[in-house]
Amino acid sequence: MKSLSYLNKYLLKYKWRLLFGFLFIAVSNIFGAYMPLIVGDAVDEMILIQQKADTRDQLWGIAWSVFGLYMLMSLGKGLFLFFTRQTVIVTSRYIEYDLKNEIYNQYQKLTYNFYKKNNTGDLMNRISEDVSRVRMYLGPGIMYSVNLVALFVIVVYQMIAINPEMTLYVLLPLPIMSFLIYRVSSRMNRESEAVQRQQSWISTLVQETFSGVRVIKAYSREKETTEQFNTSSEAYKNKSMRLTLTNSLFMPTIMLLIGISTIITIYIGILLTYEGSVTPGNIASFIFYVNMLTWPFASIGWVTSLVQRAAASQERINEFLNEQPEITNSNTTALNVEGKIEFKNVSFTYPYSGITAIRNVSFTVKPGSSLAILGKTGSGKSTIVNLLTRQFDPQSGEIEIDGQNLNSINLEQFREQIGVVPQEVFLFSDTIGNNIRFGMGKEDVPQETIEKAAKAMHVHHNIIRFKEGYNTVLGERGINLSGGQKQRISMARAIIRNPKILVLDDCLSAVDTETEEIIQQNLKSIMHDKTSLIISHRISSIRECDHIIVLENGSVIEEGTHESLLKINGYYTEMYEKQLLEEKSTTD
Ligand SMILES: Nc1ncnc2c1ncn2[C@@H]1O[C@H](COP(=O)(O)OP(=O)(O)OP(=O)(O)O)[C@@H](O)[C@H]1O
Repeated sequence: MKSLSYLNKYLLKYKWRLLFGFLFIAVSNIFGAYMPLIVGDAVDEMILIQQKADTRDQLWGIAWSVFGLYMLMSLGKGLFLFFTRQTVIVTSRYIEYDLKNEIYNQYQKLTYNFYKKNNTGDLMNRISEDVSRVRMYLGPGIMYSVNLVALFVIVVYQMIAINPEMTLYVLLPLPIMSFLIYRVSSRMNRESEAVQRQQSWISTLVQETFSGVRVIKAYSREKETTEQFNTSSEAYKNKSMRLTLTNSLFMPTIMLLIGISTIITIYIGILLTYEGSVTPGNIASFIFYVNMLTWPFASIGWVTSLVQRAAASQERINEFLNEQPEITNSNTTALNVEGKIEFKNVSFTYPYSGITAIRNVSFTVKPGSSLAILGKTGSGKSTIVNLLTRQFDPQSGEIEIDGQNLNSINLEQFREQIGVVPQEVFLFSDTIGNNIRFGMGKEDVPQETIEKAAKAMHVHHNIIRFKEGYNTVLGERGINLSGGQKQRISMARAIIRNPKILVLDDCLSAVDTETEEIIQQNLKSIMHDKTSLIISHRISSIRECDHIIVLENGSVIEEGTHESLLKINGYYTEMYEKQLLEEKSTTD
């Protein structure tokens, strides 16, 4: 329950709206509490009149006055019930909106490690399902609890005024009813969670089947996949059946308990009428009052299990909200990147795998020059990019940008001035134009600028071949691009921002050598006064770089220019010769 105290700041934010809501609850209950009195008084008056001779007109008179008064009270109660929902329930919706935004902002602040630790389903659940459960506490939970208190005070006050003894007997079964409803609703919640879990499992299964449909078909595994789906579906059906059975018990339990309370009221009422301490009209009023109290009492059980669920959900939400981002932007002073990069004895071990990806790596890239990183797969090349973009901080050594430690400069502005093309291309399910425009952030980018970037990356001629050109939608239900086209669009996204430092992480691997050459020529003129860091397996892509480092198992084993490295006659030369041979055999 302690976890829910996190929401107090929001309750305080909307305190006036809530206080008005509570006032409206009280007023609507005052109107409601008069209704049984009107009926009770009318019953007593009718009995009195019936004992006289000419009663017809008088009975009609009472009927009309009951009708008028009852309507008035109903309207008053209804109107204030409307105001209650417009304040309390609306507040819960406002808080739901605020909380979702807070969680989403926190997600944006958290670093790569956090995303590695938690799966996407979990992240989605906490911002959607968990927030919805918390809202049930903030809306219906609070509303029904306040309503119960207000109704109890007002109604019990009226009942005691009529007959304290009868009040005591009539109220006795209500706590038992709350307990029974609590048990039924707890069971309902447990079962509905099991159904939801099974549903998410089916969704994951189906989604994977759709994404991997080509692999499934290629390996002829349709039968197994269908069987797996059928088993999960069967489990879902059984869980749903159990939930339906419990759901069916909910209303009959309430009806039975209301019935029992009404019978007790009539029985006790008749006994007390013999004694002369209550009138038939009082019994009628009590029957109304008992019916008015039963649902709010039943709701105690329902609200209790609802609050328990909300507390568990809020605890999960708090776990993420309390997570401290490992990388923070400590400096907000303006930054103008010149482009000098320096790694000084940098070592880094990935926190979860414990793999030491780079060891004592040192290099310097002067502003406006280019550095290439070459090495076998898993040698630590992408790790250098991860460290340069501050996805992680190294455990030892220093990374400097223009002579300042990377940890101490304005990270946001630094990232704004570099262009990174990651190894794994990611394009959004949006138009091609918007995917390239993404590199410029919120700015309004003219179409010519987008086309210029696409032309430089030699992909414009591919784009205009699509019917919708730059407005072609990619991804789900959109067009799929070839690997090379995706890479070039992703590069256009990086160069459109005119970066001071350009980082290309093996992003031309799916492009043929002829196209690669054209792109390189274009890059040369775009980046002539800027710094570039190029990672590649192909020596043809990097031979013209000002400096080349060769990595093996995270350490620099060779470095120099293309010519000086060939003179060493080591790993670089070996790779070069191998690639020359491969090239020759494909051209022969
Ligand atoms: N996020 C991560 N968490 C844990 N270990 C990682 C992570 N990323 C990489 N590694 C490990 O660090 C080592 C270096 O990986 P890195 O991606 O830097 O290599 P690379 O030289 O870029 O390889 P490739 O050429 O195949 O892209 C590898 O052993 C890899 O398994």
